[in-house]
Amino acid sequence: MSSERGPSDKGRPGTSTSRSENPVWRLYTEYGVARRYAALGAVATILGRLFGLIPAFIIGLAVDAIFLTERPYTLPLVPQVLIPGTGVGQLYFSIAILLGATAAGAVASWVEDWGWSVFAQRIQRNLRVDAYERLQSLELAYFTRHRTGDLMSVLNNDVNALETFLEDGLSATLWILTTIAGIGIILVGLNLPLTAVTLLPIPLLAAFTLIFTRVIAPRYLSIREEIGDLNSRLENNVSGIEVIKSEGAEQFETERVAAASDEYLSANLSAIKVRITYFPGLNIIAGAGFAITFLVGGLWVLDQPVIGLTGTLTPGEFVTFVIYAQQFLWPILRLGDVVDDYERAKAAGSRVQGVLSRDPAVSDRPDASALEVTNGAVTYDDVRFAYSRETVLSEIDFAVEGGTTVGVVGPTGAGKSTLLKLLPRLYDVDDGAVRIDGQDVREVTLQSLRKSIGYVSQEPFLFYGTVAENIRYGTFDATKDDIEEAARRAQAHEFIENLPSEYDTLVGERGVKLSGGQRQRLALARTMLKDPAILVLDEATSAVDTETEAIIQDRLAEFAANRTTFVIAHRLSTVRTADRILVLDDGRVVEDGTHEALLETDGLYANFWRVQTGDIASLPQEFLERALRRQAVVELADEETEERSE
Ligand SMILES: Nc1ncnc2c1ncn2[C@@H]1O[C@H](COP(=O)(O)OP(=O)(O)OP(=O)(O)O)[C@@H](O)[C@H]1O
Repeated sequence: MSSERGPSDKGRPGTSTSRSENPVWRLYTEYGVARRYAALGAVATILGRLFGLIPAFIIGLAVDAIFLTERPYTLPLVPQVLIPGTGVGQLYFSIAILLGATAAGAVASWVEDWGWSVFAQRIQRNLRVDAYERLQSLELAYFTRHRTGDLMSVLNNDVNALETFLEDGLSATLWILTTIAGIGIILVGLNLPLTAVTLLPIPLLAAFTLIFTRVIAPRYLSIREEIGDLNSRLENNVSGIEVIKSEGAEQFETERVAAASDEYLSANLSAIKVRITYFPGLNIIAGAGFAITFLVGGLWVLDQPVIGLTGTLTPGEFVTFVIYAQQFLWPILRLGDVVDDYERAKAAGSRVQGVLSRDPAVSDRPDASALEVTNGAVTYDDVRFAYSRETVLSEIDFAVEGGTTVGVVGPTGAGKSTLLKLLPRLYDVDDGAVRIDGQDVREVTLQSLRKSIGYVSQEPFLFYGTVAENIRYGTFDATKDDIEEAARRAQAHEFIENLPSEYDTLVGERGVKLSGGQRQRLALARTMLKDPAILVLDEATSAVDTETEAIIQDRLAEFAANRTTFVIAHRLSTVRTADRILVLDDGRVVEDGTHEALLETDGLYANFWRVQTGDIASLPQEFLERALRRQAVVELADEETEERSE
């Protein structure tokens, strides 16, 4: 877990992957499920290219055989009886072959596009689902370290960039290779010495391309990262629009979005500068190479061969050669595009691979068995925990009998929520162990553990959907009656009945149409429906008014009667009747007992009680001073966390 926590990765997903492995190739080999479509596309690409080679050959032959009568009209693999004997007949015959080759090329092109597109689209679909699945299996700490927008950018932009390369890049690569091999063989067959001249610029082109990839690779990676940053900023602002408006921070935020857009712009411009230099450079080298071939061949046809060249070169052969030579250089130029697309895909692939190759820090052990809850006894055995460097919990050592209701109180930042997040393994302890009925939570399956624990947080999240769907979330087979019953127990039925479509009312993204107290009651209903053996209520009723809380308390007492229940609360009236109250201070349990016993102890709890009953005058001075000091420490810790996530 410790390696997960370093602030060095700047909270960017995927940056931890080794850059040396080829992420595009790895993804291709791991996602070859649609390979038969790729094979279809590949065959069509090769055939299409071969059909495309026919016209130049026929044109050269026609020039020599029909117009200049320099050589006979013969075609490889075609019996001579099929070839007309007259010049005009041979002309029609040539045109028929040209049209046939064009039609066959068009069919091949259709099949090629279909094959490669289906292949790439399927990979894209599978890759996105897998990346999402892996992402959601990662521990909570990963999500607090990475910004939502950045993760969205991996799942969307980066996966799409890979799809683009797989759709166009792979077919183009094959097209290029087929063209180079096909034309290369023909050129050698036509005229070996002139082929050698045509090949002269190749090493130069290769060297130039190599330099290009070296220079552009880091630039493309930085573009992907800047997209992530920009997405994070936009996502953050749309989510926080209420605060932006209420603080009148529109101008400030516009400037921040402009700054993030500037970063993205300059990353793009930096890559564009390299790219736009590369393509003309390639053109110049290829163009110069072609000019040399044309010059050497032309002189040869004019019977002035360059030193070392012997034999004759007919005009028709020269025409065929020149057309092929030019076709030979096109794919090399197109190689530039492919290399460019590939470099982008590699940058995107390393980020997607970064997510896919990350092992969840909190996961099932190979020998994990299902949790068996008999009593619901919970034990914390000398537990220590830290989110990063600072220890948040230490020497936590207590045992709770099954069926007990335990209040957890303490000043803000004392570690109350953290303490109970260790129970369903939202985080794992650094030392010690948390046990349920004697079973270490790390040794049971996460599925069974989390099924047994109902966790209601202070700020429950509602999914976009109906009220009923939100209550049913996690207990997907619940009936309408079950849902209603749970809502009644959570004191939510009455307000739901007053909603426009009752249980079918859509609650907006994050349930914005509902008040905080209403959302809390829906979350309570969700947990009651789940009917877990152990219940954790983390300030679960803090947003409801005291009158409603009293009614919920009453229902909760009934619900909690036979199950182990932890109740975190600042409002001490919420935990007053608990069987036992743990008082946390600075990550340690400092007091432990019933409400009455703790009042008698006259310690921290008793002082909290004085504050809440308005008996402030009798508070010791030392308590007030400590509260001030604690507040400063919490604020400092919050600032540090913010700085780290920046
Ligand atoms: N995800 C996190 N990453 C890093 N630090 C965290 C994280 N969550 C909490 N902390 C820090 O851990 C400490 C304990 O936080 P915790 O939320 O457990 O306290 P709490 O007692 O529940 O506070 P409150 O009563 O204000 O809810 C605080 O210093 C807090 O800043």
